[in-house]
Amino acid sequence: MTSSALTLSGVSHSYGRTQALRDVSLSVAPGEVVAVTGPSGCGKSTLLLIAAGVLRAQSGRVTVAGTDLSGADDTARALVRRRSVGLVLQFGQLVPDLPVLDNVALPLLLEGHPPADARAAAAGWLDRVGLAVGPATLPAELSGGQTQLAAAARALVHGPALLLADEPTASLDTRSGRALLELMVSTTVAAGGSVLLVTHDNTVAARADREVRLRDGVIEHEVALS
Ligand SMILES: Nc1ncnc2c1ncn2[C@@H]1O[C@H](COP(=O)(O)OP(=O)(O)OP(=O)(O)O)[C@@H](O)[C@H]1O
Repeated sequence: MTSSALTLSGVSHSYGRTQALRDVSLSVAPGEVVAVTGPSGCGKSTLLLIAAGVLRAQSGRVTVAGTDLSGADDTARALVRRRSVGLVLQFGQLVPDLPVLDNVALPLLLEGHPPADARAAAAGWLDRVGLAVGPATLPAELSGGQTQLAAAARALVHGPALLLADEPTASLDTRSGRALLELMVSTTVAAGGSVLLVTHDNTVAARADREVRLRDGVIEHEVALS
C-alpha cells in the first residue's frame, strides 16, 4: 500500500470560542497537488499550520509522510517538519538575524550537512528562484516579494516530501508569481513529493490536480481539476 503524504482524519480546531475547523478529513497522495480554497476566515491557514505540525490539532489525527503527528511531542513534530516538510507562509517568516543565504541553508545545516555544501545548495536555489543576494544580506533588506522568493528557496532546498504553501505568490507580480509557483510545484512533484497550496487566487488553484473548498471550517466540496 502506498501511504499518503498527508492525512487529516476528523480534525477539529478552535481558537477560544471560534471554531476554525470542524471534523475535516483530507488525504494528499504522493505526487499530488491539492489547492485549499475558500472565503477569508474559513480555516485555510489553520489547516495548513496543522498539516505542518506548527499547530497541534485539538481533535482528530494528522499523519505526515507516515508519521502520526497527533500524539507526537513538540520535538518529534519539529523533526518531521524539518525533514519532510517545506513550508512557505504568506510573509516569508525568515529568521531576522541570520543572512538570507543561511536562512535558505538552514534545513540542511540543521540536518548536519557541511556548511559549505549547505550554502552552495542554498545559493543554487536562490539562483533558481531568481533572487540575487550577497552572503551577508539580511532579511530586513528584502522587499515582500523577495522575502517570498527566499522563503520558497528555503522550503525547496531539502527536497521535501510535502510542500505546504500559504498564498505563496501573494507579494509577487503575476509573472514572477506564476514562475515561482511552477518551480515549486514541478520540482516537488518531479521528486515524488506532494503539494498543498492555500490560495484565494483561481489561477494558482488551477495549477492543482484537485481543489478542496472550505466554508466555515468544513469541506464544502472537492473538485478534480486534471
Ligand atoms: N491565532 C488566532 N487567534 C484567534 N482566532 C484565530 C487565530 N487564527 C485564526 N483565527 C480565526 O479562526 C478562523 C479561521 O482562520 P484562518 O486564518 O484559518 O482562515 P483563512 O481561511 O486562512 O483566512 P484568510 O483567507 O483571511 O487568511 C477565523 O475566524 C479567524 O479569525
